Amino acid sequence: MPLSEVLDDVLAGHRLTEEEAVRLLSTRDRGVLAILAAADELRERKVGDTVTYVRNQNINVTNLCVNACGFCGFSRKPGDADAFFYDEAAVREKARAARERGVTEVCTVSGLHPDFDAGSYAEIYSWIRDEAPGVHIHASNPMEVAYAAEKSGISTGEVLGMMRDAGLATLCGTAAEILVDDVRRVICPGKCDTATWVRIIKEAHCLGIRSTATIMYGHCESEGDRARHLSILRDIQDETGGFTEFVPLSFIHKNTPLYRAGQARPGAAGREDLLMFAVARLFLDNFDHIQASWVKVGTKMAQMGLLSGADDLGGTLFEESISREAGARDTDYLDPAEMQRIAGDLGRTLRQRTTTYTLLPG
Ligand SMILES: C[S@@+](CC[C@H](N)C(=O)[O-])C[C@H]1O[C@@H](n2cnc3c(N)ncnc32)[C@H](O)[C@@H]1O
Ligand SMILES: Nc1c(NC[C@H](O)[C@H](O)[C@H](O)CO)[nH]c(=O)[nH]c1=O
Ligand SMILES: N[C@@H](Cc1ccc(O)cc1)C(=O)O
Ligand code: SF4
Repeated sequence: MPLSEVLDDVLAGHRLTEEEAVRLLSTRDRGVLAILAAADELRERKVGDTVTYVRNQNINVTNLCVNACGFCGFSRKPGDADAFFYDEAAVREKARAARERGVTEVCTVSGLHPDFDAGSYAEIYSWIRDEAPGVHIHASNPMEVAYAAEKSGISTGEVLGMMRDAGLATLCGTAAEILVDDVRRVICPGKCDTATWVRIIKEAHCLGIRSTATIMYGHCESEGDRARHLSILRDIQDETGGFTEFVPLSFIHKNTPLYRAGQARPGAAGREDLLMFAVARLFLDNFDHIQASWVKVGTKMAQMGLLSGADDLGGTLFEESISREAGARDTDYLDPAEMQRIAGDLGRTLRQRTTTYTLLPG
């Protein structure tokens, strides 16, 4: 079938198959531009011309980690000179700073600290809730939940309940990476497998804890792996409706063991970044929001993402460090005035949102 027919079909409401997604993701000629245009049209029909962002701050409590994922430039081992761990006073101080900055969301994920258990995560959330009451705590992910459950000898459902009681409002959809076990064995052999990730995300959604959905791409996965991953996310969303948005995380390669060992490509090409936004918009027909994360692709590509199916720029990200440690530049904080320039240049309107996409006045 010619590409134009596939795109006409999808615009007419036909659900793309996984094979069709592979074909779209593999396009290299000017067909790419037709795919981006179709995704842009669908974005306009579905969510209009508003571009959103969230005012948020990260509190990454420690980079000490029992794992050593090949794609990660952030984690450290005990004794490393630049290992860090924020104690209660430091976490409280950062939460106060977040409040003073007027954020609506604190995002906290960390290394899997050797001494953490379920209670450690609950304590951290309660400190943040104390110091920044009313600020939405967007934290952890299925890997941290699995780790906490294992360390405390309790079920992942119980961990989620404890986290929620301590202040967790939504779960991060990270640790998804690529939801194909053959790829996970190469890039993150110590992480939970695909089935466990899916089980914990569904558990969270069933408890009323919504989450983001992510993919980390541009290392050693194939187009088929990316399409499989999108298909798993679409199936979960059909079942639970619990995903708030899809956030493609383009692999930052420079300071990572995987790249240095020659086992990963030097990140995605620009074509692949834009096709990821576009194919996500076309394939994930049950998601409203697709995020162009400026910290992963840079502000110029993020703007092009907004012309390729994306409708959200992500967070202001005070105190970003995970991408910086992997080798990205200018990762700490993007001023909404700059986001306004990016959106305004496309004739679109920038609006501040909450974590769950309620638009705020102004
Ligand atoms: C650094 S981890 C922290 C939480 C927890 N330790 C874990 O691994 O789930 C958070 C997420 O950041 C993303 N990430 C880490 N390193 C990255 C890199 N070099 N490029 C792009 N994304 C990365 C991955 O998707 C990862 O799941
Ligand atoms: N915290 C990081 C994020 N978060 C994604 C958004 O900023 C936001 O938390 C989400 O949309 C929920 O509202 N993305 C990154 O690329 N890097 C981070 O450190
Ligand atoms: N805030 C992200 C989590 C995240 C954390 C660190 C990153 O480098 C990227 C993403 C989410 O909503 O799921
Ligand atoms: S990605 Fe998470 S689990 Fe893996 S090494 Fe980095 S901090 Fe640890």
